[in-house]
Amino acid sequence: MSSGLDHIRVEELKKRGIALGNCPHVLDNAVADIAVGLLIGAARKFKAGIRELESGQWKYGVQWSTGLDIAGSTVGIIGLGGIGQAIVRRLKGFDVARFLYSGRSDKPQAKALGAERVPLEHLLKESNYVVLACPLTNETQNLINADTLKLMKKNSVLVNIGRGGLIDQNALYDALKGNHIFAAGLDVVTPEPLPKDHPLISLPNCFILPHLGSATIETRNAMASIAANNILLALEGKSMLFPAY
Ligand SMILES: O=C(O)C(=O)CO
Repeated sequence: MSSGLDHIRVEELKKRGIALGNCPHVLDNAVADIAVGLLIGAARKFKAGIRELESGQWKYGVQWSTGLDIAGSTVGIIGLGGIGQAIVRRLKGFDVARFLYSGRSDKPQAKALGAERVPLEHLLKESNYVVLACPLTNETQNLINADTLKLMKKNSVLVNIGRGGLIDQNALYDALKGNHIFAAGLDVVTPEPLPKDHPLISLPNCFILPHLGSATIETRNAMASIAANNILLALEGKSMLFPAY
């Protein structure tokens, strides 16, 4: 019951003739909702605010509460697949000025969405919000590292709904701690579950959720239905709804 395949040794299954199916696309909307939630939560300091509230420190008019606008911003999506596209559709309602994307190929849907394909470096330099919505592969492992974080704007926000392994978390910690970037919103981390004394959890500008991307009743039911059908079809010797290879 997952869309991502990074936790499975696909080549080994292929070699052994073991069928593999996954559940893509039905989770695009639910994951995109979480991406927007993280983007707002990180930009508007939800975590620092909740800490102030819970510790009885709530004061009016203090500078710590000042966040960032979304209207007028440039949003860069790394990976304009089904989830990336659903994120752009949602953020259009927030008056974003410009959408950029980077990825392996041109997406025919990009034109209608008003998203421009640019090289990764360009996207990182130009974006106020950088959203990771790509799978974890050998190519994308640690895509966000000390060097690529340096390219990001000082007041930028990084959101990750892909996989924890897309980010070098030590480098992210340094960038957040040194306020080189403004904040991060992460639904995925390494490892999962993240131990409660992990340094990223201590940072007020690192807003983390425990991998809630696909966790809605409707989406999980739809994923279960696809998984069950995949199994039944495979047992009958037919092609699965979503064969993974
Ligand atoms: O299905 C997956 O791959 C997910 O990460 C769901 O959140």
